[in-house]
Amino acid sequence: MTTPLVVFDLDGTLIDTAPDLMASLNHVLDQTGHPHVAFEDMTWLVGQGAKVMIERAWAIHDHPASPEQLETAFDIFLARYAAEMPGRSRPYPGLIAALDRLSDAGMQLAVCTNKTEALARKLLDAMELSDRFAAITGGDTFNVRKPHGDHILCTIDKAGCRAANSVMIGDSINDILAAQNAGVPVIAVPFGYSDKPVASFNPDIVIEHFDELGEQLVRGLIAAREHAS
Ligand SMILES: O=C(O)COP(=O)(O)O
Ligand SMILES: [Mg+2]
Repeated sequence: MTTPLVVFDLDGTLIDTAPDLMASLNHVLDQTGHPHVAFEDMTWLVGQGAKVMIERAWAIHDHPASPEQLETAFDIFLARYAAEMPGRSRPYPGLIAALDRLSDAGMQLAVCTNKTEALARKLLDAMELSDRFAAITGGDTFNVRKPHGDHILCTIDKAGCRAANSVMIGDSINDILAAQNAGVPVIAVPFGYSDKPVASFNPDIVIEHFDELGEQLVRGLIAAREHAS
């Protein structure tokens, strides 16, 4: 049997990045003459990458931006966010033990994020996690990104695995839709950044804590999908 693969989303799933994202976003808002956002807003600002996050933050106060203004703001964001990394960002409780369990069970791991690939790699390097993943892909790695199913399918391919043996895990509607579009089972976590309860997006299962993530759960989801098809 081909090696099972678990594909992780990054922001709000592997790592709690919202405080740092918000600090860099508010720096951009200062520089561009816009009011700050509050921490509660991050649940719907994060998920589609930094550019969309900036656009959404501007839209709160009805300030549409030109593509040029957005590019400038994005550059300010990237410089600040990268310079401060890893800041206060931390892996979620139980993550490292869960990654160990899955690897010890012979499973492969990958990251599929809408963050830029360079930022994702820098953050995972700073957390000393990069070496655990057979593939790390960002919102700019391919010409599609989540919720497009091909972002996940291309990540699986890059990791040298097969979709029929893969499971996605994420915190937002983009992850769940992308997995559904890719035909891959999806585990949702409720501790990330979603403005609606993740269960309302119909994931295959919701886990409250990484203690629940292990070989049995992953193999069970893959077997159930195989049985259904
Ligand atoms: O940073 C974002 O907006 C999205 O990142 P994620 O896909 O890792 O959640
Ligand atoms: Mg996320």
